[in-house]
Amino acid sequence: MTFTDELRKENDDIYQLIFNHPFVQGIGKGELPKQAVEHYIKADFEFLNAFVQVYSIALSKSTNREDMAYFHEQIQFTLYDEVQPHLNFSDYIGVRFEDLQGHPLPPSGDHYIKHMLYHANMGSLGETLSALLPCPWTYLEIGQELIKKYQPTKDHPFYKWIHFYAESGHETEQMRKRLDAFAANASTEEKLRMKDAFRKSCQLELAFWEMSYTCEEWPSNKAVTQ
Ligand SMILES: Cc1ncc(C[n+]2csc(CCO)c2C)c(N)n1
Repeated sequence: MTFTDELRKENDDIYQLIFNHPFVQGIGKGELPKQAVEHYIKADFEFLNAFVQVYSIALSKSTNREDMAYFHEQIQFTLYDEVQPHLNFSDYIGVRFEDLQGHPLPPSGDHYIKHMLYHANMGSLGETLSALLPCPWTYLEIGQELIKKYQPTKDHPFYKWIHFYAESGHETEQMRKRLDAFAANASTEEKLRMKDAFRKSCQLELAFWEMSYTCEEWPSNKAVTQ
């Protein structure tokens, strides 16, 4: 069993909680509260900006051209290709994508990006990839699970979103290959840090869906004073 096979197995409990989350199931059913979708897009736009910054830190730590080219390619994917699923969601709620940008991240999203930035700044490249891997991997499996369960046709409101991620296997494969190579040379202590970073990212993926579904906000006295 490879290191990333082990990670997947040890975190299956969280993967199942993600697949069964009402937001994720709502994507499959083609029915979601518009406010929740709006909350998600606003947060995810900012989340992807942070993701690009983390990739840039990883790129700056790369010591060979193959890794540099890989991180460069992933930055392009995140900046340009991942706009497609966001446009699918913004069409659904009838709001221009440009109007959903520049909003501060709610607590769970903020926690998630700071977790990734922590590992990128304080840890090895292997540790950084461990914190990043649940992003493409959980989304790939969400897409695949939703196709299996709902078999969406072209008239499904989230057909593009589901197919985009179900067909993003290349991103996960590439990242797994790199992480397995780093793990092969890592000490026991480093591997424990990698496992901790991976599990927390799985948990924060789940928290991100919950944050969107409940329209989570920072605590304030706004509701009392209005
Ligand atoms: C909260 C959240 N988690 C994961 C993704 C999916 N995702 C983020 S970056 C990336 C590309 C990896 O190279 C993928 C597939 C998302 N959009 N939002």
